[in-house]
Amino acid sequence: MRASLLQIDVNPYESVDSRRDRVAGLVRAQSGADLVVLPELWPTGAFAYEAFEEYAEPLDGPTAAVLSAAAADASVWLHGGSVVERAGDGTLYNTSLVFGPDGRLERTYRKIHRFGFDKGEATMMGGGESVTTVALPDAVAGLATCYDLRFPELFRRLTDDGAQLLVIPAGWPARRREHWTLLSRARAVENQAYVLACCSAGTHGGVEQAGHSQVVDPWGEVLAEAGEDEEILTVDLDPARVAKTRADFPVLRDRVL
Ligand SMILES: O=C(O)CCC(=O)C(=O)O
Repeated sequence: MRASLLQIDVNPYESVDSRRDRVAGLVRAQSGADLVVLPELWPTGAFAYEAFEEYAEPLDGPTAAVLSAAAADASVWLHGGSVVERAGDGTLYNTSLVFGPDGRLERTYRKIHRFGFDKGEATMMGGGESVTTVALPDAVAGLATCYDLRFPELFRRLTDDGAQLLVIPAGWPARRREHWTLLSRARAVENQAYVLACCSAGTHGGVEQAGHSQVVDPWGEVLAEAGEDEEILTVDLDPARVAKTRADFPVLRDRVL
């Protein structure tokens, strides 16, 4: 199973419209992959709070349309990172969109843990309530977004629900880069699962992004790690390694609580 993580530059000198077109082109170029992953809130940037109202969209909005067409053209599963969703009652959510290779929207996930440190997300957005997995042809993927990474109990729930891949789009700040890479590895080791952690690059809303997207295997080995600029990571995964790791070193079996 081949996965491509697109560490997108979210600098504000590029308009949302042109970034959508550019990202769609990058997705189309990944036709050899089985799964393509984008970062959190890549159309605006995760810290561009002032743009959230303007670019909030329904689940069949402009970003979804562009991503659906790109997934179908490339014939890939596409985890489209996340968008600012405007729900029917007007509430905003940080919502991930997963498309199948025919372009159908197969799954959505509303970020459960809202980032409250600088008040932006936690005051502007509602929090999701559903722990969400999606069955891909070769593996079950568990969905989480950015700040969720700090909450191991979510990942244990995803593991209990059968997740073999933990897919984490993010817009993580560079000033806490060590937490991003460390916690990504920790979630892989403690759940004996692949972690696909896809951050954005660049600076927006005054927040430099961590970059350093990475793919970690179920033993905690980093299979690929990006630098700080826009970059594409392409990695071959073997989902059977999840069961093998869990059988060879059965930590999950020995849980007490
Ligand atoms: O937890 C962190 O340090 C960063 C989280 C974050 O930036 C987010 O969830 O948007």
